[in-house]
Amino acid sequence: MITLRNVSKTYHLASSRSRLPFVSRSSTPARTIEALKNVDLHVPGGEIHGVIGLSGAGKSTLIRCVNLLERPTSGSVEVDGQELTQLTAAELNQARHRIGMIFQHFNLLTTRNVYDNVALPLELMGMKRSTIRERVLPLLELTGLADKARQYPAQLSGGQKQRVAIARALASEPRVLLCDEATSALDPQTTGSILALLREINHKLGLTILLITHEMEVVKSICHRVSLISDGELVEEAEVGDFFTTPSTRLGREFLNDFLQLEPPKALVERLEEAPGEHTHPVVRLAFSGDAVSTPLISRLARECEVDVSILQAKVESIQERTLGLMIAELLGSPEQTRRAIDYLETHDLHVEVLGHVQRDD
Ligand SMILES: Nc1ncnc2c1ncn2[C@@H]1O[C@H](COP(=O)(O)OP(=O)(O)OP(=O)(O)O)[C@@H](O)[C@H]1O
Repeated sequence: MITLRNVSKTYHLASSRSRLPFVSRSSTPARTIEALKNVDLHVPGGEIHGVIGLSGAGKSTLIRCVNLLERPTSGSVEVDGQELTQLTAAELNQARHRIGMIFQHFNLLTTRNVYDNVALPLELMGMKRSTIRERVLPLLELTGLADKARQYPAQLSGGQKQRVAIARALASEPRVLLCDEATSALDPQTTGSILALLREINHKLGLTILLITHEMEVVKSICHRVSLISDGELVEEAEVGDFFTTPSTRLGREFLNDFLQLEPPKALVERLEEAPGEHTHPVVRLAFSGDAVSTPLISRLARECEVDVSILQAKVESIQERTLGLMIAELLGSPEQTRRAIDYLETHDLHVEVLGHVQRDD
């Protein structure tokens, strides 16, 4: 449904000279910012795809390139089978009816009531009043705003305003909905209700959703797949359950650890050595899902490999339909025993990451 091929976006900042008297005539040199670098992304129809990254990573630029609010410097943008970069202005305008968008700060017209805000795109398309009514009323029902039709944005809560924005985005019956940090201005409970609405829309209307966020909670709650963006590049893409168990990049692991708050104790981190020594034992991070969560693996491990396991942190998380277990533990035993223990865990479908080695106290 959405395919970006080799998309790059470079901003050119002109040099600036100080105009103030007595200030030296030094100037800021012209600069270029590579906000996106050769981005390839494919989002199939019906998928909810999240793009997560730190501030300044390029998320907004990326999502704005999908409907050409930002025109890529190079590369191609295909939405619903149409290559957007090749369209005339009039054709692009038509194509944008199939791409709805919602924003962090809702962007409602304050002088129009709820009904008229939702009706606006249809008025701009030149539709008859009766057809507009037939479209708008079911959308107000769908978004839970049927009793708010005559109210103005100033009379609504943040969550209600975002519902109006969603209804307005759906008015032109788009195939794709772009969500630009749509829940970042909302409290956790309202965020939950807006995410539930997006999930419902995805399910009921088969709408493809591309969202950008800096919150793992959003990805966890509704995304099927996730891409991680760093410094303008997509560095990792995975199914959400896999991303939460076994992120493949350091940045992915940092996002996950921040979210789970699953770090070894600070005092231990200070003692961690990268390479094993003669009198060290490994500290491991274990991630497991499916049957492994309910299997008494740790006690079996202790029995079969003759190691002691000191659990430093542990957590069980539900990621949509999957249950994930995560643990940080020290494996206590001889080098041979701890090596066998790691092999044992890996053969039982646990993802094992050795975080480092600490000196044995004994
Ligand atoms: N119109 C612009 N002109 C110049 N530079 C820009 C412009 N828009 C974005 N940038 C730069 O491009 C880079 C990516 O910005 P972008 O807004 O896409 O990041 P982001 O991940 O959405 O950040 P945030 O989460 O803080 O909104 C940043 O270095 C930013 O300063």
